[in-house]
Amino acid sequence: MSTSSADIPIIDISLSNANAPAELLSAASTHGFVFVKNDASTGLTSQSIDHVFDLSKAFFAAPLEEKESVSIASNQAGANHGWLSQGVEKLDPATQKRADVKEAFNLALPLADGSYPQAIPTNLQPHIPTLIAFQSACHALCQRLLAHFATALDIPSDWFTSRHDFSKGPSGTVFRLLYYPVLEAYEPDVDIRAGAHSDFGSLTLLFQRPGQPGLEIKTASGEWASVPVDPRSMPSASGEIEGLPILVNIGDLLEDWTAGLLKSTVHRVVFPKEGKGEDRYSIAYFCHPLDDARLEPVPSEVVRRYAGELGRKGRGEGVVTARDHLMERLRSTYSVGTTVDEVGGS
Ligand SMILES: O=C(O)CCC(=O)C(=O)O
Ligand SMILES: [Fe+2]
Repeated sequence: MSTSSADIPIIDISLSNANAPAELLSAASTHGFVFVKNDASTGLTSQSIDHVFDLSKAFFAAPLEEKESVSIASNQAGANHGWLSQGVEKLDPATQKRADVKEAFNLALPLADGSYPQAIPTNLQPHIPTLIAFQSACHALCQRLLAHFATALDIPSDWFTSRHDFSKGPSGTVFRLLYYPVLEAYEPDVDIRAGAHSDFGSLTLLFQRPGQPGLEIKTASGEWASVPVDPRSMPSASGEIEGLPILVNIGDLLEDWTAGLLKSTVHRVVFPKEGKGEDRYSIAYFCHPLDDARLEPVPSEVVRRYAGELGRKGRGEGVVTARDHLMERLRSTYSVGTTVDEVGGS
């Protein structure tokens, strides 16, 4: 059976589109995924994206000892940072027989002095400023999106952004490089690049490469639909300066915060249906609130009305802060053969 293509809209979030908040809310409350037009204002140019992909490729190609020297287990317990070797993560443990076929490198938020609170591999060290600039641009884009969501929910425009202001304290936000190697032989119904899961945080930005598909989302009808790498039917007139649209999805925390109005959609990464395909590289920015942000319901009439109609409350009763929520998710979902506090992902 062939997989249909998900119909995810591309939204212009620039000032010239006064409907951006409403369009984002509509896409987030139906698909949970949206493409954002990547114009010059994001600072995420094609060149800067290509550069980070090149760094990622070089890191994963490095000798095992180099990657082991920055392994997630070598970091402070409880910190979700460092290299995860193949076999460590299984995103859908209830269904999967084997671990995800991938490697990942999780970077923390940088410190104010321009360093990282974790070991950085030798081949990435000269590129720390590049990585930090990329992370900051990702965060600035998340903040713009969060301000738009606040506007659409009719709450003060800084309601979410003030709770994601990293100058105020620590956050579980993770910047992740992902590498899914080609497998010469695999069992299509057993091996999977990333098992079905939803992301934990508020928003995720995802960067994919042309020619390296595989991401699928579970639609409202329960079918899997593939997510295109480039959703544009026609190259844009300003194609040279405009990069691929950036894929954004809602995480569980934002779903909870909005009593389910914004959807955290289940997704997975599959091997090519035919042929062995290519290695797949992707880059994800998992944006989380400040650790001590309280997950009380957002004071929005739009959310209250929605919750009232559905008679639903936020998930995760008893969860008080963003950090509690993250720790609970890391504990229950992740870990294959490593202690819980050392392993984590989305
Ligand atoms: O690599 C991808 O395309 C998606 C990865 C993902 O969903 C995740 O790591 O949470
Ligand atoms: Fe994910």
